[in-house]
Amino acid sequence: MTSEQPVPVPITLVSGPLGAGKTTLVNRLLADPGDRRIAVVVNDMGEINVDAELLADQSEEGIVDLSNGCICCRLQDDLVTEITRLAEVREFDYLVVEASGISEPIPIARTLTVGTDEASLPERFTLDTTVSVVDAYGFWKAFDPEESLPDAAPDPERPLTEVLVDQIEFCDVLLLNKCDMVHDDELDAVEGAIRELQPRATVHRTTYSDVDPTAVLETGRFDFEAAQRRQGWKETLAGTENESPGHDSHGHDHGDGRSAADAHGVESLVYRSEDPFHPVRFDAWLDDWDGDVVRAKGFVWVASRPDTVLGVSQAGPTVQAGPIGEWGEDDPATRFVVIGRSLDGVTAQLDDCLVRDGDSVPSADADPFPREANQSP
Ligand SMILES: Nc1nc2c(ncn2[C@@H]2O[C@H](COP(=O)(O)OP(=O)(O)OP(=O)(O)O)[C@@H](O)[C@H]2O)c(=O)[nH]1
Repeated sequence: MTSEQPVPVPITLVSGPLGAGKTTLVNRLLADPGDRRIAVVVNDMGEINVDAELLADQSEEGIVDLSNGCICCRLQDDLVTEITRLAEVREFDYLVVEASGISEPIPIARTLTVGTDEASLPERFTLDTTVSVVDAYGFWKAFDPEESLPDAAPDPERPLTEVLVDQIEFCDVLLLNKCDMVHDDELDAVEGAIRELQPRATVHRTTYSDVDPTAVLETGRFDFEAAQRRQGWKETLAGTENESPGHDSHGHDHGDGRSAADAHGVESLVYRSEDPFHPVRFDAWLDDWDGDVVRAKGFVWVASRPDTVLGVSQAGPTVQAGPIGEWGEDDPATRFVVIGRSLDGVTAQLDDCLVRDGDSVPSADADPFPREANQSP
């Protein structure tokens, strides 16, 4: 008698820089899964996983939220543990893993194929496709168009450039997203540069990550052997093997034991307040992003809308803010994650936006919200 082997559950790993459109893609996959039952692991480096909350509306039970660290380094074991646990409590036949924007994809792919020192994924999982979502509009902010690629040296002033290069180089499918924000001739230039870095991947030009699910699910394109040959992959392996016994690491570091965030000079803060913002002052602050804020997102309480949750999302030069629901039984409270460099002044700036005694507050009809994507060069 032959016992039937269970069909391995394929995994799609979604990487890409902060705010490129990864969650937008995952939401699309959840909304249009075909006959698949999709589960999702979503990783955010902030203490609050806003992405998980935004996804939760669509498919609460199959979402696993890994926050406050990144799954390429500190949370590697947690990634394995959570996927294993998810498989025990829920039936699904496809797994999508959304990495945080500063995660390097190679160590995650390694975890998803060979596991960590501490744990390995059950054999019933197989890494099927690695996808990178790249922001076409923000691309030249990381690369100097005057430099020839791929020899352009990483610019120390742009610490995420190296991660972006990894994300571009290490993928089977690349979504060149936010095409609505870039002229066609510029898109050709961006795609040309990407091709220099990544000749192998299939590139799709997308707006709001709108791609046929079959382009990113069950492509069977992840090639373990090819991935192993890659320099970055080897470095990751070597880093693990050279660790001394008892070294308290998760198998990967960023060259000197620092976390991904430290290595790239990125920090995150969570701004919380149980007092509302003055809508006009907060709106003015949104107009005046400090260049060092790479990404900000969260749930905001403005005094002009006592019952309304204002969703705010900034990625590079794009800022969106509008009602996304009601506070309901929850006490209104702002929870706002800011990611960037030199964030020392941000908390004080946001404190300045809170309503003060004697302020006159406009009604919801007269406040600046919703504000649609606001782009400034
Ligand atoms: N104009 C425009 N905006 C987009 C597009 N795709 C996504 N966005 C917006 O960009 C912002 C960031 O999108 P997300 O999908 O949250 O990006 P992300 O990569 O998951 O972000 P992180 O998890 O912070 O790294 C949101 O406000 C999206 O609505 C696009 O093609 N065009």
